[in-house]
Amino acid sequence: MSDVIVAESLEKRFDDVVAVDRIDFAVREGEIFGFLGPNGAGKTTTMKMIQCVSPKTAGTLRVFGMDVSTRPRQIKQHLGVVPQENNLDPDFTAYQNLTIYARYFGIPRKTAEERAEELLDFMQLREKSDVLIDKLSGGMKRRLIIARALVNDPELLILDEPTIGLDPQARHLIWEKLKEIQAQGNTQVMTTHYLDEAARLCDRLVIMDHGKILVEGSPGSLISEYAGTDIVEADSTPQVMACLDAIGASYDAVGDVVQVFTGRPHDVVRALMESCSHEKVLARPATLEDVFLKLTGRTLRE
Ligand SMILES: Nc1ncnc2c1ncn2[C@@H]1O[C@H](COP(=O)(O)OP(=O)(O)OP(=O)(O)O)[C@@H](O)[C@H]1O
Repeated sequence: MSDVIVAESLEKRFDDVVAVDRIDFAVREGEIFGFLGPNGAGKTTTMKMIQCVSPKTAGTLRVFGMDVSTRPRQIKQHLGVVPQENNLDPDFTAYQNLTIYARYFGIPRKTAEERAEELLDFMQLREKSDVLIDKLSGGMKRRLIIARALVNDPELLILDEPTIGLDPQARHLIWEKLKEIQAQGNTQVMTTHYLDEAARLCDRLVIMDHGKILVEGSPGSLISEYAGTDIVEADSTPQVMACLDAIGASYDAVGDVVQVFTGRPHDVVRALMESCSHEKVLARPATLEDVFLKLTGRTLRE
């Protein structure tokens, strides 16, 4: 499988602010690759450099083997972009938003009309074809923006927070569609704050913080490497800590709670229940949030 994007020591500075700090990553053909991290981590800035709309200040960045600095026009022909904000044209219908966008790519009118109809069907927006943008729900607008990004039949789709602010049902429908698009051979790069979205969609991801990449891998491998398979949480009382010390379980204190990262949650829970039965004890699967917490000592939304 070849690499669609390769970044080496990629940097973006805004005067004194180093938004992206010499990062390396490679996105493989056909995968969904995620950038996960808190606000200000540098995710959107990285996406903008890939889209050739924000010049890098150092390092190299190649998309489809082409340098973003010298061949932006050729690269853009292969991209579909789903921006974080809703930038549909409110003066036009759903259908017109697609056909007018197709003009930017020089797609002939008849082909554009056929493509618009196909995409409205695919995104389950057929009955909204003649509706103005203001009359669409948040989920419909996001689906239309994804449809618009597919107008030029791109090999690479770039999605900045594709489901931000949507309810669970609307998010699930978009996840389903993105998986279908991937199954058609498309590569996708996305940023997200949502851990469940990253875990569900991404084949591989990087976790970013302060412009740097902290770790890279599949969601499952990152969780098992950095957070174990399960986590047992209990109140951080002297009895709980004495019990954990007695069974040789290592733990981290997070606020009023201790966390034990373990592959044997039942054994830890049993020991805690036997010696401190009055304490609150909870066992749960480890998540990407735990990986971030383990790496930085902070939660993603602090
Ligand atoms: N045009 C700009 N001028 C100056 N600083 C900027 C500009 N764009 C981004 N930054 C700074 O670069 C850093 C990274 O911002 P970026 O938007 O890439 O983060 P992010 O991870 O995408 O965050 P969010 O999840 O909020 O979109 C931040 O410190 C931000 O303030």
